Amino acid sequence: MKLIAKIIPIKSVRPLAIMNQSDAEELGVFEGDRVRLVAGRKYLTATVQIALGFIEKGYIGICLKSAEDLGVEDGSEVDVIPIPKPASFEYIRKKLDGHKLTREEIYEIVRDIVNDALTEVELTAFVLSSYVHGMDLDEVEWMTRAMIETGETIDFEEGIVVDKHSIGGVPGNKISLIIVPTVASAGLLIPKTASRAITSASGTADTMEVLANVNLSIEEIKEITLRVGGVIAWGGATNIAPADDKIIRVEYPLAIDPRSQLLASVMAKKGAIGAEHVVIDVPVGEGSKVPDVEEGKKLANDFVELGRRLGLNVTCAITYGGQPVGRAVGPALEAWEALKAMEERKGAKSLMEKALGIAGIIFEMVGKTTNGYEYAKEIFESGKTLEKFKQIVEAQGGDPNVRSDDIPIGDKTYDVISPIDGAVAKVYNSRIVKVARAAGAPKDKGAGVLLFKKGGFHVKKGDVLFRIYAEKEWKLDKAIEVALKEPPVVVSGMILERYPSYRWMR
Ligand SMILES: O=P(O)(O)OC[C@H]1O[C@H](OP(=O)(O)O)[C@H](O)[C@@H]1O
Ligand SMILES: Nc1ccnc(=O)[nH]1
Repeated sequence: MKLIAKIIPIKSVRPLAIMNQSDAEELGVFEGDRVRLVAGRKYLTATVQIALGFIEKGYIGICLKSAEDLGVEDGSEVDVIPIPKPASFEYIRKKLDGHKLTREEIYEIVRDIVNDALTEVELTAFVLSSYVHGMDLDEVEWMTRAMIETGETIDFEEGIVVDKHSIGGVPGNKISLIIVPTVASAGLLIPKTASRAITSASGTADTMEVLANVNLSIEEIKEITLRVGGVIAWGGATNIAPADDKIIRVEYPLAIDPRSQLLASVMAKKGAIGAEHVVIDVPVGEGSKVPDVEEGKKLANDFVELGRRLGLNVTCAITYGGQPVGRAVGPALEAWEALKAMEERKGAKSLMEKALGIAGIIFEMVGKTTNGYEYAKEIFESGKTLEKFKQIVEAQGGDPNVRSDDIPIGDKTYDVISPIDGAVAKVYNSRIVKVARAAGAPKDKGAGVLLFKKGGFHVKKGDVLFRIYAEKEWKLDKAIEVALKEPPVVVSGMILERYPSYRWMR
């Protein structure tokens, strides 16, 4: 059916075909069905939406991006052809029923993800099917290879290429901002790609974006890495493993990260940039992605085995993830904490120990030293980490002279204080994230939470436990409501509870 294009100024991740009810009926398609839009030799797959009123019979509404992709303008003719569900739909159903997929089936699914041939519902079903049924290591390997092969890759002809990645799940994990320059200043190449927040209040890409541009092309990643030693780029802006960001987009609103997708997501990015030695940070503990060290070892084993199959030398650092790393949670606050530590050459113990410990593992893997932690600490304390970080920020289009105290933080704040004398019995990861997200993170860069007291700290009645930052008053109010309903930091005295709770009367 030939229809006249009407360009609609809306943003949609997936192409839409907005049709008049009677045209849709004539074509035999319903809301959510697929159609192929053809203009000359160009075509794309779009999802049908039925317009009530504003698209007249004979017209078809398409988004600006689709118009560009098809090379059409307002008033151009577009051929609309109904198409059946792709074969990968059946494979998703197979996984939903709990069966193992074949290599070809997984490749087909990944190709369709990359080509936007799956609807939002189908892609979500795929993510949920792996969440519920999991995948074995063969399937994960095929998934990873398919993700690498459907995108672009980098080949560094010279130098030792290393990388680090965290599986995420622990708030305040700004360690990459310290690890990358520390490693790069020792002469290694570290072209780090990061994702944005998946389950947290700030992913490394969100944090780095406070200080520099993270939307780098694959050519820029290569050029900057060869010139200054490292980058911190957002994987989603490149064509590196393009299926990854499309999958993350459906994981984010659900705040889930199925283990098989996590393995493939991380390892596809590492494989595509040609890393030889990789450290994977696996935070474990209550409220993180992995509950305990035992489970952490199982996941670590999968990472190492997957690395072996793909030709990457992988070491996992199973790290303490029971409470936030450092004190700051949220993009600008985390960038501030990392930069401040580099400026002062010291920082929160958890942050320093973790960042330098992981940099140290990389140094030991490549045979630079047998005491990696000390080697990393020397670099950090000599000021070379900061110097290199500034070079990286400048190379990524940021201001190399930015000082931590210049970073804009949300000016709407609220202090949560301790109601009693006692000690911090618990800091809940998930509750901290909920508060920071309610305050606007990661979208509002200046929103987040700054902890003043962490687990085990002694506190006096009236001490500030944490401060909430927001850019907008209404988001601050929402965050306060969340924080009061489910307190992220719990202080207790020596008597935890009284049971039975009645009191004896004389
Ligand atoms: O905590 P959540 O949001 O689930 O995980 C996502 C974060 O974990 C990884 O960390 P890194 O890039 O290795 O520092 C990702 O790239 C991203 O920054
Ligand atoms: N699923 C993921 C977890 C952490 N980092 C990623 O890049 N992807």
